[in-house]
Order: sequence, then structure tokens, then C-alpha cells
Amino acid sequence: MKRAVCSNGRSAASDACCIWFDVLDDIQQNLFDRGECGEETHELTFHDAIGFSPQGGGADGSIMAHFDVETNFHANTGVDEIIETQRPFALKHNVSFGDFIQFAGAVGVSNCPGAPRLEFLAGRSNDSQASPDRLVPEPFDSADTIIARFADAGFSANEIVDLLASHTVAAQDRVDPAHQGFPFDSTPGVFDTQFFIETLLVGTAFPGNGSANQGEVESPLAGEFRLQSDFELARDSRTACEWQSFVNNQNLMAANFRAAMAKMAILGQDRNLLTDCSEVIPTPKAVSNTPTLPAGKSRTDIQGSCSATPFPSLTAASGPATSVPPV
Ligand code: HEM
Ligand SMILES: [Ca+2]
Ligand SMILES: [Mn+2]
Repeated sequence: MKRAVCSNGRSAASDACCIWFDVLDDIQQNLFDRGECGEETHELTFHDAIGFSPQGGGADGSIMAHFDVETNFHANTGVDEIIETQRPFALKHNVSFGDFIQFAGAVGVSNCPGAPRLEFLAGRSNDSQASPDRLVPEPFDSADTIIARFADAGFSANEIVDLLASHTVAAQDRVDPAHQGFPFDSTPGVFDTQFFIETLLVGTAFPGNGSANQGEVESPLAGEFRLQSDFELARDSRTACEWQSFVNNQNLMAANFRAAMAKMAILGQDRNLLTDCSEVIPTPKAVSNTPTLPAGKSRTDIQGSCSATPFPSLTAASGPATSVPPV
């Protein structure tokens, strides 16, 4: 079949995909600061899409269209800034908010070395209803509550773990506002397995001011932040084996994340009515780093929680205890 001719010598299987090359150029330059590993937009993919229940909603752009409602939800505190930054790009290119949020998320992830190249389907309507409150999980929710919420949206316990690979390139700003940019693993610029290793280490202290915020538990490394929800899901019998399976398996982690993200990105949408524009998403750089026990830690610091399989043996880094700078 003849390919559609797009800007700057590029082409696409469908005419409808050409516009996304222009959006790509614009956001790489002006939203991601020349291709930075962008955490923020990719958080928005989740907060828009998980506003879904069998009653409706989902990855429909509602968080941007009805930001006056949805950003008042406690779990969306602070997300208003990301929305304000992104909305002008969607309006300028005249694409739907739902498409834009998922596209920006996929491009943001592609800027992180080691990430899978995510699927991107275009064609979501720009009509949406505001999501009801209490659908976005909170870091202080119990494993039971989180697993039940995801089940209501159609995700298994293992798929929660798959989606949480996103926390390998993430940091907190709002749980402890006095210590913004404290990341969830020691390599927040790399989509690697360190998040799954480090969340299983014994917690030793609260970074920053030394005391707990709501949804925070003790972390194992100076400067690293640990969410209570990550701590619990790493150790819960329903999620611990999927969690451990990623510890030394980058390819499995990346493949499962890709599949779960593809599902999340079309919550509430009909896949058959969308156009596959995945070829517009850049191919992420590969990584070759070895999954590692951070310096200063040993096997005895690991709280292995999968009863079916022993914790895999890992290379231990040497040198002074790892300390993680903010992002
Ligand atoms: C169990 C469910 C989840 C909970 C309770 C949770 C909770 C949180 C919290 C509390 C933060 C810190 C926000 C801040 O203080 O600025 C955060 C950050 C983040 N989360 Fe999650 N999350 C969950 C699942 C997910 C999923 C499924 C994704 C994406 C697919 C995701 C992507 C992110 C990203 C990218 C950030 C970093 C944002 C930034 O750097 O500003 N999270 N998460
Ligand atoms: Ca990482
Ligand atoms: Mn939504």
C-alpha cells in the first residue's frame, strides 16, 4: 500500500498519523526540553485513564477537559500544573485531549533509556464526562483497596505490578513537598529493574526531614523515597512473585509494561475505532547495566516475599553506601 507522505521526509501507513510527527517535533523540543526522560506526562496517562469504572470514563482526556473538577480530587493534587503545561500543545495541534495525553506519555517514556517502545493509537473523541472522585489510587491505600480498584477497572494484580514499572523513572513532589524530586529508585533517568530490587530492601530511614508523611514509609537509601503502596505491593502474596520476576529480567519487565500500558491507554475506548500510529513513537535507547544490590547492601537486607521462588542472586556494588540525588 502507498504510504502517506508526512513532514520532513517522514511517512506513515495512515494519513491520520502524519499530524503526530508534528506534535512529536514540538513536544520533544518545547515540552521535554530536547528529549528528556519525562516523568510528568506519563503520570498523567495514568491519572486520566484510571478514572474509569464499568460506568464509563477512562483514557478520554477528561482530566484535561474537566480539570476544574478532577484536579480537586485529593489524588490529583499537583497534577493541575502538568495539565496547564500540556493543554496549549493539544489546542495548538487541534488533537483531542485523550489522544494528546497518551501520545505525550508514550513519547516521554521513549526518552528513557531501557524503556519499551509503547503502542500509540489515535482517534479518541474530545467529548468526555468528568470522572467521579476516589478512582485514582492513593499511596496510603492498602493493597486490598488498590487491588480492588484496579480489578474494577479490569486489571489483574499482576498487571498492577507491570504498570508500576513506571516508578523506575519517577519521583515524588507532593507527598513530601519540602523534598521535591526525591526518586523511587537510584536510577530515575533509566528504565531499569532497580525499582523492583530497591523496594524489597529493608527500610532504614525517612529521607529529607526524617519523619513520615502520609503515604510514605522508610526507604533503604539516603535521598530515595518510598511510597507505602509500593512497599506493600512488593510484599503482598498476590503481587510479590510478579514483582520479584522483574528483579533481574529487564526484557520481561519491559514487555509486560508495554502490554499493560497498551491496555490502560484505551480504557473506555473501542480499539477497532482507533488508528495505529505507533510508528511515530521514537525507539528508546537500549541499556546494558546489570541489576545490582546498591553499595552498602547485602542479600540479607532483601525482604524476599515470593514464597514460590528464591530471590535471584545479584551483583553487589562496592564502595560507599549509595546516596541518591534529587531529580
Ligand atoms: C498503585 C498505584 C499507584 C499509586 C498509589 C501511585 C502513587 C504515586 C505517587 C504518590 C506519586 C508521587 C506524586 C508526587 O508526589 O508528585 C507517583 C509518581 C508517579 N507515578 Fe505513580 N502510582 C501508582 C501507579 C502508577 C502508574 C500505573 C503509573 C503509570 C503508568 C504511574 C506513574 C507515575 C509517574 C510517572 C510518577 C512521577 C511523577 C513525577 O515525577 O512528577 N504511577 N505515583
Ligand atoms: Ca530506574
Ligand atoms: Mn479520564
